[in-house]
Amino acid sequence: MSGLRIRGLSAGYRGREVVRSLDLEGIAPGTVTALVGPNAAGKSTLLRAMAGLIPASGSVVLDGEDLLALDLDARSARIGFMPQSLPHRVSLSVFESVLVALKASGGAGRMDPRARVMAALDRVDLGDLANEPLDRLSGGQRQLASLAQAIVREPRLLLLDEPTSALDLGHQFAVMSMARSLAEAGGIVIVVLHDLVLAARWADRVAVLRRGALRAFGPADDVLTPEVFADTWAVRGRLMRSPLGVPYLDVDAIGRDTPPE
Ligand SMILES: Nc1ncnc2c1ncn2[C@@H]1O[C@H](COP(=O)(O)OP(=O)(O)OP(=O)(O)O)[C@@H](O)[C@H]1O
Repeated sequence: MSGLRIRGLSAGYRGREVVRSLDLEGIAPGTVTALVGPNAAGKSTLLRAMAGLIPASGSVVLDGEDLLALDLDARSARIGFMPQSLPHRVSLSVFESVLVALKASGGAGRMDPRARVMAALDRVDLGDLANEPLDRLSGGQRQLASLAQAIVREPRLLLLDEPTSALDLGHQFAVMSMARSLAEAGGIVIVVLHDLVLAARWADRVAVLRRGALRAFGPADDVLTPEVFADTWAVRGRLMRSPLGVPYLDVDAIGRDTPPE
């Protein structure tokens, strides 16, 4: 019963279906799943539907409970969601913004809320900026603050929408390794990434979304095949590994032909 199972999920905007009857099963606790796919494939829409931010039909079953049937409070107690775009002109300090996220959806639990906020900020390397106004941070720092808001309640299911897009190399590494350690503590992490090397390096499984449907799901080396590069991203490419197993991409042309063996 534990784990995540999505069946027949459809979601979209004003009558336009973007995610189409999507099935994604067998996401186990303790794992990181990278959600990848071209622009406008529906990755953010899928996360928003799971987080309850847009209407959706179908089922999203977490540990035997259908999240779509829960009210927003109950759902947000189980899910941490880090959106792709961050709100501007928020007149809160970094600390206050994470405290608000902690207190929204049912309070802070038994531990001192201020200690929990500081622990989340330290985890994303923002402890020194706790009192800084949010709108004075750099883009990458704001992304880290948004991540702290998503993890502060230690949710069972963490949904991260392009969490590394504005981050330098060191912080990319730190965020992905934090995603791994949150999963290793028993949670489930689903992370939208455009960087397929990061996906192959850090995720247990890669889910490829194409035109609102699941194109492939499995370990990166099984999923990121020349055929998938060709029909999903319209490039000739393949996932390679160095002798030490470090992944890299070999992309050499635009076009739907698969590369010669
Ligand atoms: N708020 C919205 N209202 C109407 N249509 C939207 C909205 N958000 C997204 N869409 C449309 O839904 C489709 C999927 O968008 P979505 O943001 O889910 O794709 P994505 O895979 O996350 O893309 P990207 O990699 O570019 O971020 C696009 O055609 C987009 O125009």
